[in-house]
Amino acid sequence: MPSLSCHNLLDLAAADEVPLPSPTPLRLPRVMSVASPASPTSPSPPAPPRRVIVSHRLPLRAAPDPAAPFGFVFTVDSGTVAYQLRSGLPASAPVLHIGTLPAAAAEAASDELSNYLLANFSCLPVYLPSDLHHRFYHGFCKHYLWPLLHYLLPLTPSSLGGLPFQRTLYHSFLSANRAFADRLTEVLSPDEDLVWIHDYHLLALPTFLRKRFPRAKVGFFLHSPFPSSEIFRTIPVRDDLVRALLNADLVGFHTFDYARHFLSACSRLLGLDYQSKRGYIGIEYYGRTVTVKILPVGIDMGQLRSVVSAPETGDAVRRVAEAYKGRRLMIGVDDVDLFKGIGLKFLAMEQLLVDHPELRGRAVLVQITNPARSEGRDVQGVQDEARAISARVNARFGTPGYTPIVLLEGPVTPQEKAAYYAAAECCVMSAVRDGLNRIPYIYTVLRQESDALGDDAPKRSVIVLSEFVGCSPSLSGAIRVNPWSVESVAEAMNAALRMPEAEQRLRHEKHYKYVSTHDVAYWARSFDQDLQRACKDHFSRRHWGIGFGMSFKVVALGPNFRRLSVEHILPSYRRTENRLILLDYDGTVMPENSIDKAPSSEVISVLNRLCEDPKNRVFIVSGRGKDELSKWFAPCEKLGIAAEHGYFTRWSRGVPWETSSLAADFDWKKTAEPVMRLYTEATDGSSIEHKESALVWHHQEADPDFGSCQAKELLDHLENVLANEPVVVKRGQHIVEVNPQVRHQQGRGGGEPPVVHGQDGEGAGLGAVHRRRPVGRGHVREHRVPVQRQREAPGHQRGVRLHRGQEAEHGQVLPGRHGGRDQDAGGPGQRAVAAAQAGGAAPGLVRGLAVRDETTEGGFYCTGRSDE
Ligand SMILES: O=P(O)(O)OC[C@H]1O[C@H](O[C@H]2O[C@H](CO)[C@@H](O)[C@H](O)[C@H]2O)[C@H](O)[C@@H](O)[C@@H]1O
Repeated sequence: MPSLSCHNLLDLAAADEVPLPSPTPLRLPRVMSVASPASPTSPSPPAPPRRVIVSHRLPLRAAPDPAAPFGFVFTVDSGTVAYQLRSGLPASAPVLHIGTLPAAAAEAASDELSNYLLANFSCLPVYLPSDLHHRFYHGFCKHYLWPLLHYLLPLTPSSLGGLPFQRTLYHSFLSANRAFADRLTEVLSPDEDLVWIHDYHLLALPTFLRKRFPRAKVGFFLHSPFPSSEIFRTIPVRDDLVRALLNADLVGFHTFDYARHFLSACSRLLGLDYQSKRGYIGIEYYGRTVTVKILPVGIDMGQLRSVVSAPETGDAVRRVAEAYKGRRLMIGVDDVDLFKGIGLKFLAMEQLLVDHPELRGRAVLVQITNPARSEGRDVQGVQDEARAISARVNARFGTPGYTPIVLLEGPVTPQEKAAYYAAAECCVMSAVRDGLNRIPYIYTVLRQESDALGDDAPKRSVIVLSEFVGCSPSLSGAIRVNPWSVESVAEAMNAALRMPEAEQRLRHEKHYKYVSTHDVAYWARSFDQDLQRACKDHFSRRHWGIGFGMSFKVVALGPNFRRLSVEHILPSYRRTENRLILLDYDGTVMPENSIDKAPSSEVISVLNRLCEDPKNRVFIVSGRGKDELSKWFAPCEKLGIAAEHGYFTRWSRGVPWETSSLAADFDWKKTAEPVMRLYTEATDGSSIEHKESALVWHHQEADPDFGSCQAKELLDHLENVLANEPVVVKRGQHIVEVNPQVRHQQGRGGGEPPVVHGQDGEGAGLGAVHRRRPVGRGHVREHRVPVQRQREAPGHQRGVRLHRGQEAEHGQVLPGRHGGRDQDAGGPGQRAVAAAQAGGAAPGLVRGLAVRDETTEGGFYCTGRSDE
């Protein structure tokens, strides 16, 4: 299905929906600072930036009460991560929550209620019309996106749990996300506030936000799994969603697996690569670096301790312990949804009793189910199945006074729940997929901190844990199981119950140490700090928005970047008497993704027109070979060509090619070529390009991950075998290239060097010294321009090195093709203008059209497209 990315879905979403009520814009201070007593002598330090926490639901509870001001008594829901994370934020930082009202109070929407919740709870509600909210949450979120993130593909239109993708529901999802952005827009101070968006419901929000506030500081944490890119890429709007995450500055995941799936999706869908630097993973995206963070959410230790220390909890623990005296108690606590594997857990309990008759009459599994968060056949199906299996097992193995599976479906108070945790010697969590699941963490803390049983002995606990949940990597002392294997789970339960106490203690200590030090405050603090770090360059960069609808993105460029306007370049061009125009070929005069690589008749005609002007000296500068280029440009008599990055130059069609005399020895090819051949044979889709001056290994058509892996290996390999050869081995985008090493010519006659040097001081023109080092991402295009001839030419034109896709250090260039496949901004017709300053300074790397402007001190202006 063709991508809709070229349509303005942001507007489309608006058009498709019932118009949202337009609440009176709130007259809120954009920055809410904490009042501090003024001191005449020392000005008080500025309040830390406000934290804006955005989640689907506000961290509130609403109890109906006709006597209460809005028909409800509102209280803080301290069980929500959105609320708990506040403990990790700086105490003096103002916090604002943005989200929808609790479902029960949805109808109470009003501006007065907004003001009330804001004043009393720092909560600003987003009001969604109920039908929109229903389609957004119960439709797209809970029955399409959430199951899919948990690996459930909607294989048939009627499959249980997952609906097939429906564009109308997607538009509802976008409308809801846009409504969140509208609310944020009313109150956000984009240069100060730190925005932290939570979970998959708001996946599209970073795009809406970035579009309105290009410099906003935006963090996103995905609480759900990020599935394998093989699953993710089944989403018809997959690119929109990945791009939306990339519009955040920091994207957080619970586990490395989720992060690596996301990185893989970025690579496979958008061709983006990532870098790991000083412990941080960064994805370069149109000049911005999007940081990827991996840290699972922890629990709220303070809150759990207050539950444990409540007298009612102590009483409840004793009651439960008494009720199950002489039994081997195991506990499970789960939401009712398709992924918690409750039915499989009950089957494992049955198997345990089949395999170990000695546990009959003794082993008990207490299963508490939280109230369902969603609705539909799937939820009903899970409930029905849990009841049916437990009833069957109880009928088979139960005896008077003994129920093997105790299913507690009703509301269970936190104290009662705590009592079961504290009394159980094993916790069984066998979800088939879950973002994190904090139940084993809670269990560990309650086993440690409850003293109600008066047991002075060291604490112990055992966890039987699915390997498919996010908390699994952090609980290394758990008995990890495959929940799909009923026998294995049964055996793990048996092992847990038979485990020597000393071992139970050791496992418990290990877990408690981790859980108590990596609590929710630790997680929030860490995310908050990383978000600030990820945004620290926002003010030293300039931002341009490009792309339509959900493919909107921001291009960030260095502070010196000047976008060349036609108004600016035209007068300069007209004033100039002697112009050197250097045009990169692929990606500049030629669309990168074009199948036919030959120049169009339009390009030929534009070039001829440029060449006709006696004030112009025009060159095509390319890494391609001279034969191909001279054939293509045969109709351009006066056009100069620098082929193979300047190894060959020709000033016009009628004159012979000049060859760089600096590298005559190509014996190294005999060593390099067999090595490259080895990698070509082992890497399907790769190939070798033989140039007269160079050898290039291409892996654009290979599997992106494998190709990139092989390229790293090949680079190493070639560097080793060619260590004593006069060559430079480089890695570029989808290539590994070996070029002859060239040296600066001595005795150019002093004075200002005629060559404009490139990034890192690497020489750029003929005679430049090329360093032996990989250049990193981006195309390695080192075009050696005919500097010597230029010096002899009237007007002492200067050459510039043209590069694609990299930003200049001193000059400026619009990053064009970050990662290759994301072509929206990269096509020649869409690339913005790049400008470079020359004048002997190091302008860095530029591409496109360079026009010497003699009225500017030795300056060049460059543009990425010939029509600008
Ligand atoms: O049902 P929703 O409102 O759509 O919420 C989805 C789930 O959100 C919460 O769990 C998620 O975050 C937890 C903390 O990071 C994590 O432990 C869990 O694995 C995530 O799924 C909520 O606790 C779940 O009940 C919701 O299903």
